[in-house]
Amino acid sequence: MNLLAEHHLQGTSAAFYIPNFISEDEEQYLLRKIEDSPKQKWKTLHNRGEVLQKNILLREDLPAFLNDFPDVLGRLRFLGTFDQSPHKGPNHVILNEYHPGQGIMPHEDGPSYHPVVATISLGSHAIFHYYRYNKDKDSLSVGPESVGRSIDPAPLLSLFLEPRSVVITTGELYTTHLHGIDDVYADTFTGNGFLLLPNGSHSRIVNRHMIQDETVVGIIESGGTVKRTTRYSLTCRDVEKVASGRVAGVIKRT
Ligand SMILES: O=C(O)CCC(=O)C(=O)O
Ligand SMILES: [Fe+2]
Repeated sequence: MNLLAEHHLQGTSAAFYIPNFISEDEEQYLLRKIEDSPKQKWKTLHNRGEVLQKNILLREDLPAFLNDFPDVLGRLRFLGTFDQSPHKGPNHVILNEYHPGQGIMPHEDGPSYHPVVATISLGSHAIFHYYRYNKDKDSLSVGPESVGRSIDPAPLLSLFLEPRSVVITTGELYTTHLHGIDDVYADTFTGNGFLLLPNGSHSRIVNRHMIQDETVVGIIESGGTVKRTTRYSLTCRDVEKVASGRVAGVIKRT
């Protein structure tokens, strides 16, 4: 992971943030390809009774636009991100769509993936939170990891994901923590890197010194609001066993 060293997020065991992983031209191209993707492959997910996001599992025959131009998957392999993974590179990509006001509740990605995930943002920023479980007696109980365990509502880490960036999560942030995105229309900052959370508390943006967009840096440091627009994310993983079946089935969330 040497190439990743300069992108390491301080204070984390194993998270990396790379701004401008995708160029602006490449982003425009990918957004066009995504908008052209067959609508019947999209699955709408419901959470808390509301529609939170739509997603599609791009499995097996990964679309050429992820290998040809721009060679997103090759770039991830080159970073060394997936050197320890069974196929030495991602073989599984989920495309998520978030309109303003949509997010994804704190969750774990689970053990069916090698514990490395690379998430590319296109079109809009988002704030990505990592959470931990409360250390209560339940955490000592045997049984499926997340059953009955309460989550500490204060994010352990909060990252500002710029459009065209990639965030890479490995290690215990992957295996024992959760991640999520608040379902808000805009993100409000109160200065000195602090984000105002929906519950009124604050969380500091850990990657604020790595952010490239000067306007955003100004808002994060001095206070203000950044509106969300439609965001697409490409979540790239190595699945140890790819399920057989038809190309590009839809993912089922647990
Ligand atoms: O869209 C994102 O940035 C996160 C998606 C995610 O966590 C997932 O699909 O498991
Ligand atoms: Fe996830």
